Order: sequence, then C-alpha cells, then structure tokens
Amino acid sequence: MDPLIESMRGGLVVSCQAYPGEPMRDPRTMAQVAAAVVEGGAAAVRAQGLQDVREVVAAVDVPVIGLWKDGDDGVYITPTLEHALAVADAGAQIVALDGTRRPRPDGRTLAATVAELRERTDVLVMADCGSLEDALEAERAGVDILGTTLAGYSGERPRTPGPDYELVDEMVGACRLPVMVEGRVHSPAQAAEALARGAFAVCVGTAITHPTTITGWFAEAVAGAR
Ligand SMILES: CC(=O)N[C@H](C=O)[C@@H](O)[C@H](O)[C@H](O)COP(=O)(O)O
Repeated sequence: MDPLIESMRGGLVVSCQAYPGEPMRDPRTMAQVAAAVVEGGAAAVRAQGLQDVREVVAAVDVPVIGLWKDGDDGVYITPTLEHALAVADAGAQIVALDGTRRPRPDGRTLAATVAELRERTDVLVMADCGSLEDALEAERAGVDILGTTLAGYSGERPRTPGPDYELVDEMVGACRLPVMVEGRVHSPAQAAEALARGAFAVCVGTAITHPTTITGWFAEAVAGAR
C-alpha cells in the first residue's frame, strides 16, 4: 500500500467544503478551516475546487484529497479526466473522483481515466462509490482507495440518516482495497462505529465544517423544546 494511504489508517479525514453562494465560500477560509481541523487531529483533509486545493495544500502538512465538483447532479465529482488532471496539478496528493458505474461526461470509463492519470501523474485515486457493485468495479479499474461517499446519492442505495453501515459491511467484506466511510457521519460515536466495522478510515464533512447545518440541528432542537 502506498505510504500516503497507509498514513490515513484508522484516522479521521475531514472534508472542508463550502457550497456556491455560502458565506464561507472562499479558498482562504477553507484553508484556515483545514489548518484548524489538522490541529484537532485530522489525518488528512478533503478539499473541493482548484483554488481551495491549492490553498489547503499550502496550509496543511497532511495529505490532501482534492476534488472538483462540476454541477450537482449525475456525475459531478471530478467527472472527467481533464478535471482530475487539474486537481492533481493543483497539488492534491489524492484525487477523488466519481466511482460509480454511470456514464461519464467525457465518455471515458473509470478504468481508462485511472490508466491515463497513472501515465501522466503520480496522483493517487479515491473512488467515490454509491454501491458495492461500484466498489468492485472501481477495484478492477485500479484505484487506490474506495469511499462510500455516494451511497444514497446515486440512486442505488437508500439515503440513510446516518452512515450507510450496511454498505460499509458489504464493502469491508468483499473488497480488498481500503474502505473510507464517508457520508452522513454526524457524531464521534458513528465515526468510531465505522472503524469498528472494519473501515480503513472515516471522513466527516458537514458535522465538523458546515456551521450552517450544525446550527440548524441545534436550532431545531431548541425550537422543539420551546
Ligand atoms: C454526495 C456529495 O456530493 N458529497 C460531497 C463529497 O465531497 C460532500 O458534499 C460531502 O460533504 C462529503 O462527502 C462529506 O460528507 P458529509 O458532509 O455527509 O459528512
């Protein structure tokens, strides 16, 4: 296993993303958030957008998983080879890309995308999967690490309120590559549970780095108690 992937074993990865139009949508802000989560113990960070990737890479000394979201429906996480090359060029050590079996906008298969990335860069590849079938196909395509990122978003799995533990169990049981649990991990107990189920690492976004959503959880509880 690549030493950079090995460095994330049993660790917490924190996704630092702000969405279009949001107050914190600023690469400098995300770089500061990334530095803050590293101080808290993050073993790696995930960053979205080329400028965010550049500034986060400069701000932290842990691996950066970069991605480029283009659109918000269908295949939108680093959807093409060109997007992936740009993320690698921005300095990410790992590029996360859509790891589903859906057709990609540039017509390349995941395997062809990975092969070309291997030829042209030394970036590592994380496949954001939405089902066990995706994960098995991504393994065949030659990626380095699998994520449950798209479980509940690609139409193959229900959107569970918390992490999709059923899929975690399936992937841990059937895949030989490391499995990163990502998506709707909302508490420290859920993060620990993901690892107890055999996940290689766990990635938390919203519950650590999205104050608007977290505030909404508290505001709702407070309103319910009135
Ligand atoms: C489905 C999709 O587009 N997921 C994105 C992938 O980068 C992000 O919007 C998520 O915040 C990230 O996966 C972490 O998940 P959560 O925020 O639930 O902890």
